[in-house]
Amino acid sequence: MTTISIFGVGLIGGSLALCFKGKPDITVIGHSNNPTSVENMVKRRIVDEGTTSMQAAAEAADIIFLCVPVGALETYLERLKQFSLKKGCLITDVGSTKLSVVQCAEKLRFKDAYFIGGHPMAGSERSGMEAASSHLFENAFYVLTPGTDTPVAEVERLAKLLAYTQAQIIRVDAREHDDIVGAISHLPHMIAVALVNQIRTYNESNELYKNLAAGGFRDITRIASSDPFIWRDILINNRTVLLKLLDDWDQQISVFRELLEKEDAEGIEKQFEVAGTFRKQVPDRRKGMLTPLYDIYADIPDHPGMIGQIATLLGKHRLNLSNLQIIESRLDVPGVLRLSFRDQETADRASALLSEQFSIHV
Ligand SMILES: NC(=O)c1ccc[n+]([C@@H]2O[C@H](COP(=O)([O-])OP(=O)(O)OC[C@H]3O[C@@H](n4cnc5c(N)ncnc54)[C@H](O)[C@@H]3O)[C@@H](O)[C@H]2O)c1
Ligand SMILES: O=C(O)C(=O)C[C@]1(C(=O)O)C=C[C@@H](O)C=C1
Repeated sequence: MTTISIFGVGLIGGSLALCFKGKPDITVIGHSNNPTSVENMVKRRIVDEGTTSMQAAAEAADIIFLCVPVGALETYLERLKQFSLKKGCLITDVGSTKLSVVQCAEKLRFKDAYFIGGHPMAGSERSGMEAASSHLFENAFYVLTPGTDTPVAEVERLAKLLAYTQAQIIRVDAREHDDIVGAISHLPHMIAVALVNQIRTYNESNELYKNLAAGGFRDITRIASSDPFIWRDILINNRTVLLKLLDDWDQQISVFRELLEKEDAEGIEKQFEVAGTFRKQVPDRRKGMLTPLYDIYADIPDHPGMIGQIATLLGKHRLNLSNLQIIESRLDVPGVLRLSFRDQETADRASALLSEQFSIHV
């Protein structure tokens, strides 16, 4: 029997618990200092057992997941060091930054226990155990940052357990992780928040800003709704990297400023072209799909019954639709429909059929 103890049963801790719970020979224990949270995690069947005793959860565990905010990770490691952990206990975390926690674990020198840094590259702007889902990590990368002296067998033991998340495990150096994740996750969160706050101040004198905000604004700002406490810790922890990234950001924005000042139409086109080409190469790792999907985008007139007609037509031609999403739909403006198929051939046939039958631009 493997006992997994999870400290911090929120969005990420709760999602991991749901991935492991009910699997053969696994018991999941959830810890919180708050008795009501312990009651809730058991009542919601996120964990098998819950406790407010950090020592009880730690000493019962074969594997420990620290799923608390980045700013609390070092304190949790220091407390674990004071307990009599099981021999061979594996400790890992899910923090969005890796260097500081890895260095802290190295300094603590656990006896008969191993620490391997971890970071699932999946999440949400929501937080708390209510937002947890067993599908959260499907298809995502799950970064592990073992130290040079971590036994390979321990990394494999953790990777084997993480197979239940259906994520793809990747090993990355902790410093490199913080550089890269700073750029692709932490910087975008700061930009989203700054942008929303800029518009918020305009909106104070004219509510039309908020009311006219549509797909573009929503797409780039979803993550501005992320948890303030979680993000305060991440940004402060990775501040050295982020300050350098902000210098580069200033430079990118000043390129636009210059293009506008010079009315350089070609230069602006070029910016969109190169960005679009790179953006297309970024893999779409939507959760809940185990094989890649092939998408087509259709401009559809926004009138009742159109989606039904499209689905019926595809069905009649035995073109199996795997997913369907309305990207934007407003009165008098064409909606964009994303249709996803299991293979390129089906996507191409659907595309040809829709253009032919409905004169839809695909
Ligand atoms: N949210 C994401 O998208 C995401 C993705 C990957 C990794 N992470 C990382 O996962 C960890 C948990 O984030 P989350 O999104 O699950 O947050 P969350 O707020 O949903 O969960 C955090 C949990 O930690 C508990 N906690 C324990 N000690 C705490 C303390 N000292 N201060 C505050 N809360 C404490 C909270 O009660 C809560 O249950 C963070 O380290 C975060 O960087 C988050
Ligand atoms: O999808 C989101 O809402 C996220 O914020 C997920 C996201 C990200 O920036 O991609 C956020 C923090 C994590 O540490 C990893 C993933």
